[in-house]
Amino acid sequence: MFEALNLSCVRDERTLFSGLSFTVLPGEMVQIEGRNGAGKTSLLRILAGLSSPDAGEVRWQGVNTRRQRDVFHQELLYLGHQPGIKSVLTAFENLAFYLSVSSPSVRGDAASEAIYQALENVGLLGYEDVTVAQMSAGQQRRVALARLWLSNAPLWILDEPLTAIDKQGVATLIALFEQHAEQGGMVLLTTHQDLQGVNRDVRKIRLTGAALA
Ligand SMILES: Nc1ncnc2c1ncn2[C@@H]1O[C@H](COP(=O)(O)OP(=O)(O)OP(=O)(O)O)[C@@H](O)[C@H]1O
Repeated sequence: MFEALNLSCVRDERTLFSGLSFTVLPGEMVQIEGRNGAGKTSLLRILAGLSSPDAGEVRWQGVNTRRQRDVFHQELLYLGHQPGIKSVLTAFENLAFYLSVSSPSVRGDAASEAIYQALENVGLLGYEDVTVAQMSAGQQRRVALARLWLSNAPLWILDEPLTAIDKQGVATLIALFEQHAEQGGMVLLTTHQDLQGVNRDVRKIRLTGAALA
């Protein structure tokens, strides 16, 4: 179980949200909504432990995430606005690095196979040896997204994962989110797009620029 308890966030003397509480259970998909500047990215960064709230706390399995950073980060996959991949490495090397940290027991041929499959899923087969610096913005985003297929983290926090992704790619990703939730995972995401074709309930939490909506 993932919990936000009484979270407040103030930026430039403006309260983005206060008293924000919610719980995410295994199998749930939650969409954070709000206009540009409402505080969605700020909220996701707080939830992922990348910044601190002005009040309140975030709990993973009942324990404040600040008190169990290593455990929490092992259970979390966070994808932010920036691809969060190393531009001097190739697509393959980036994913191999991610896999070695997230699933150290997957090695050798099994690891290579999983990485090629992930690259295929994001339409980047044939680009495995291209350094990320040489890729387009959309391709870089796809390398970052390929980590979703390699992840065994139950909690996914995804900031605008569908941005710069074409229609077919969006459908593939939505199917993956659903599959993750179906298998007991949790997906918390922001997107300005409609989550079309989703066959399960998506709970919406709206940031209105004031208190909890
Ligand atoms: N580190 C920071 N220092 C000061 N102000 C910040 C900081 N981070 C965000 N802000 C401000 O907080 C507000 C909310 O930003 P945030 O990126 O969380 O919004 P958002 O809902 O994700 O917007 P968008 O839909 O445009 O991505 C903005 O006015 C932004 O300028």
